[in-house]
Amino acid sequence: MSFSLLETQTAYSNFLYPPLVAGVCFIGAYVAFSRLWFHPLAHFPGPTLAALTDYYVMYYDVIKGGEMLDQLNILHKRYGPVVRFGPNQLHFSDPAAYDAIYRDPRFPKDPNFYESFNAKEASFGFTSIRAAKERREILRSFFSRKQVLKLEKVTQRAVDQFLESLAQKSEVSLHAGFMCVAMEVITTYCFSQTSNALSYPAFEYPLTIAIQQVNYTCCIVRYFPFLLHAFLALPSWLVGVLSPTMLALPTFRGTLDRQVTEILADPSVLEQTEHEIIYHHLLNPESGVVPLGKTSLQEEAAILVGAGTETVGNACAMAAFHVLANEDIRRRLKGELEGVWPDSEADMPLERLEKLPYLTGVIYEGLRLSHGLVTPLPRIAVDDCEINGVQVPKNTVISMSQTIVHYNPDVFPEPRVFKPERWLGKDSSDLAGHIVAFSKGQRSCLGINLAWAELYLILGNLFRKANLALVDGSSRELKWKALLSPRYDNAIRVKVINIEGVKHFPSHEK
Ligand code: HEM
Repeated sequence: MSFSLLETQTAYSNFLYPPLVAGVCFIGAYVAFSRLWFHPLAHFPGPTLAALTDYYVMYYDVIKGGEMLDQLNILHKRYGPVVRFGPNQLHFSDPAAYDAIYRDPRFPKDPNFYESFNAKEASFGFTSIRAAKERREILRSFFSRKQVLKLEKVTQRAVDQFLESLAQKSEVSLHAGFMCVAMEVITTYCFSQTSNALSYPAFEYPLTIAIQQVNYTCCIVRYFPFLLHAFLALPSWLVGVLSPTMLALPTFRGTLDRQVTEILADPSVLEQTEHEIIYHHLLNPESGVVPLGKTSLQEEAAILVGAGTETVGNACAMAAFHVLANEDIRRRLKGELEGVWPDSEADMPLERLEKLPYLTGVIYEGLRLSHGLVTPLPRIAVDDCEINGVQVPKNTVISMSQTIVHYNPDVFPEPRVFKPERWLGKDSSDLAGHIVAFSKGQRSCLGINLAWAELYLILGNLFRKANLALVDGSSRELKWKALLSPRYDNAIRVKVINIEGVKHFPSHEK
């Protein structure tokens, strides 16, 4: 009986397989042929493999772990300023193309890329131009300069806690510390809730570590989207077993969810918060916008925390590393700060810090060399259009990494060198127009005012009050891999020599 069943199956397979294999080969050959010869991008230069499959980029992003940017630089050298680096993707390298892509309000974000962040209903993740605009309208005033100045004390308190925490350590990763202070700012500013990140002894706060890992996970999910759904479907206990670090994500989401649920059940709790929080805006019926659903509120909360932590942490890390690695820069910065605040216990208001030219130069260089996000952020050319003199067909995915602008030697001579002095000349405001760390146009950074305030308050206070020394002072460069944002190879370990003018808070170190 089973023998005859086997025989039948074999006969069936013999009958079915050859046409199936032939069919698959035919479709494969047809797709390859049309991508190479009949595709609207067929005449653009680039490697044949990239024209055939998106797995070309996947190889450099995922398998090589963040090397696509290096590869793009090689491709531009070989093929010129416009390269076809995927079947339907063009990358540009002329700095003038940056504005043409990102300032053009017609080009939406590419869903294939942005859906990997699981934030379809949040400011960062919207691929609909209208939805993104509406959300920005709701949140604009909460992240305005006026509001940032109004809540300056909230940011300053997190900075004071950071210094107090640093004072209790002898040697630590400064990068981890910056991530924690950025995390504390964003959770207190947006939700009026402490993250407790600064109370971890070595600044090893699980959520900031998980956020850095997500950076790589999103790279993988982009090519294998089913993994995202599989991960989201896992119960928390299983996430904890598979990856204890990643458990921080559902745990944190749980905390945000509880706040959202509590507010939705009883909006009057909003009257009890210490200051205005995002839900005063997102749930405000007077804004005339349809009230947001729970998913949208949760996604927005998670995105703000993600967007506001690593970027700020990286820019501070880049600036601090170079200040500590270069005695002339350190002495000049300290001199400027001590000249204005001879008393280390005096308050250092934001509006005064912003007037310091050398500190401003240090921050600009930190932003320039940390780049904000480094992966090319894809937009869709919804119509046939011209980008920097190049005719681009409808539905092409267009992008340009921010690093290309920041490393342009015509704008920034010796582009890889950290030089605050380049910001002291008369042309510094023109130069500032070439900083694209926050991107440009209507999808540029929503938190830019808060980010600038953090950079001034964190770096100003740190270099006025802290006496630190790099543990590995010999290294002159911070190396990184290009994921969504840069992932640094070294952690910027510092010896804490002393900290002046520290304010003391009730201790709750973990
Ligand atoms: C140095 C700090 C920061 C840098 C360099 C930075 C950089 C960027 C960049 C490059 C984008 C564009 C992303 C894209 O096109 O997909 C962006 C978007 C965004 N950023 Fe920031 N960011 C910083 C801090 C913050 C902070 C503190 C917040 C928190 C409020 C924030 C919230 C956002 C949001 C919500 C978006 C999405 C805007 C949209 O798509 O309409 N960012 N940021």
